[in-house]
Amino acid sequence: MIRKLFRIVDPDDRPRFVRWIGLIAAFSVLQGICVLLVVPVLRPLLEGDRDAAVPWLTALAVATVATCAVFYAQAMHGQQIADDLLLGMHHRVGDHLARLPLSWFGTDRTGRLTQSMSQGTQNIIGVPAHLMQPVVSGALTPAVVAIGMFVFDWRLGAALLVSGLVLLATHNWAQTAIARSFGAIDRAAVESASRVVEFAQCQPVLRAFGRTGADNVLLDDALTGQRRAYDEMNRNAVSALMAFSVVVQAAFVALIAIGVALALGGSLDAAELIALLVLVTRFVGPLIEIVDHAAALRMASEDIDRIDEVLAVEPLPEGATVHPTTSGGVSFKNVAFGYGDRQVLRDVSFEAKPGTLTAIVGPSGAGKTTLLRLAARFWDVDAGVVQVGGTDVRELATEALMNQLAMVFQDVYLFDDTIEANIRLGRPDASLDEIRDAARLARVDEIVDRLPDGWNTRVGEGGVSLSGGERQRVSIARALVKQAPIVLLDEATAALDPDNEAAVSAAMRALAEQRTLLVVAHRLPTVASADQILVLDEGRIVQSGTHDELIDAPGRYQDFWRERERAKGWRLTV
Ligand SMILES: Nc1ncnc2c1ncn2[C@@H]1O[C@H](COP(=O)(O)OP(=O)(O)OP(=O)(O)O)[C@@H](O)[C@H]1O
Repeated sequence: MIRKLFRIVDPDDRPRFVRWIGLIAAFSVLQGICVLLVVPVLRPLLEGDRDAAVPWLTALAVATVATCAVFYAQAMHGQQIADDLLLGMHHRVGDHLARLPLSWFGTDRTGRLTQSMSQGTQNIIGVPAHLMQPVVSGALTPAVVAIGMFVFDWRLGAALLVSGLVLLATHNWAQTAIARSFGAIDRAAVESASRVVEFAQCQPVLRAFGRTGADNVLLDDALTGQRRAYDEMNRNAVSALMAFSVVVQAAFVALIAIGVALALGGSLDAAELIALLVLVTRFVGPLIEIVDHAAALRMASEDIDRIDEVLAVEPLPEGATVHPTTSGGVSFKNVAFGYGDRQVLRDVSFEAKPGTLTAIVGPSGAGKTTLLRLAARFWDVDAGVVQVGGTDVRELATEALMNQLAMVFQDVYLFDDTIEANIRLGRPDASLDEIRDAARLARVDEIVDRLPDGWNTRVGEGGVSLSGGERQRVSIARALVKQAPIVLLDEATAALDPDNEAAVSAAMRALAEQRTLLVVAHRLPTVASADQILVLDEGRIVQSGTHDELIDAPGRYQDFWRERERAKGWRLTV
């Protein structure tokens, strides 16, 4: 456990960690010495020789003061380590998550992560804060007492040593019995956390279909499973701990019996017998404390393993190129990509020249959104090359790549903050004028005029107080304010009302000025105005060209266009 904890402590904090362990060891030894000093103190006192007891009493007083001082120092160190550890773990895991491929995230992982970063981190910081000391002292202090006892009476020393070993063996057995349930508890806790996250995220869907909390079978099953796992552990724990308590009491009685037998036989004097009684009580107490804390220690140890697992996931390798060769172009060369074994893109090649609009169309599931994600290096391709600004995205440093790109995705997420703050996310150092300009171009100012507190209105978690079209306009304003040369845009599939439709068109026109746009297009005006249309089907580009070139040729594009026109009841002349 000490080794595991040492590994996750910030390297700068390690000298303090080593000092802290040293202080705990010193405290445990001093505590054992205080207990042992009772023998030489009592012996002269019981014989009526007060003067002979004075040096030993002084030694006991000094040892007691030193014990208290060391205890205080180790407690302060432990608390400081716990505080830094909490902050450090959140930072390290947060930084690491930001570099992981998105394929790593899923409901199961999100639930596990939620569990690890909330309850898990609390369990871990409990170790330096209050668990480590009683556990280390629980083993070390009795060992010091047993060894020290050899100095006074080897028979009692041997008896203490044997009892200590028997108790330790029983303790290990009890822990193994309890630990058997830990795997089940862990799995059940992760399942529950995942289901709670899913339940919260899917509220709109659940409510739309009238499935409120009372009849959520998956969540109910997960919670019931968790309760069963805890019941099972409690059953195991009660039997194991009872067995251990019986052995502790038996050892206690046996030690007293040995002492009394030796005293009755005349080979142990009264002082030693009384001292033995004190020692046995002080010997057994810390051992019982170990058991009290060992289960919590074990849980913390498994929580550290889980955080280690997250930190061990390989992040996408970071590129070294800080400046792309050129600015504003995107090209795919023979790109193949799949999610796991499932091939999604095959032999995709195209070039989007700087300042042009490329519309990507095709049936649902053709791989359109995936193509945009690869341009932003959410994943690395399986074969071929994706270039942004003339440089392979794998060679670009993340910051350099992100400086080239702005993204407007369908599932626009707005933070529960003001519209201004949400737009500012595009470029934190943007001036107020720049934000207002971007808002005007994306026609977000019209939304703001309607809101009760204008620019100061908070938009609710995820932007719930805005419509889909409005959220996309805020997101376009974000992209405008970022002033990146390339914009990746996944148009909302939901039909927009005429007002929003006109506003989004205006926002797109503003965006298209002097920028390279790669758009997964659903709206016919976007497709018709594109410099290049890529028709994607089952992961391949089956047609490409302008609207005029493609519309008269029989094929996927013509079908797509006619279908859309029929669906919208539109007739568009371009
Ligand atoms: N994170 C993911 N993990 C596994 N499979 C995925 C993931 N994202 C998408 N897919 C699968 O990859 C295929 C292509 O998905 P993609 O979202 O790129 O298609 P699309 O053409 O944009 O579809 P739509 O128009 O419906 O949004 C689909 O079959 C989809 O189920």
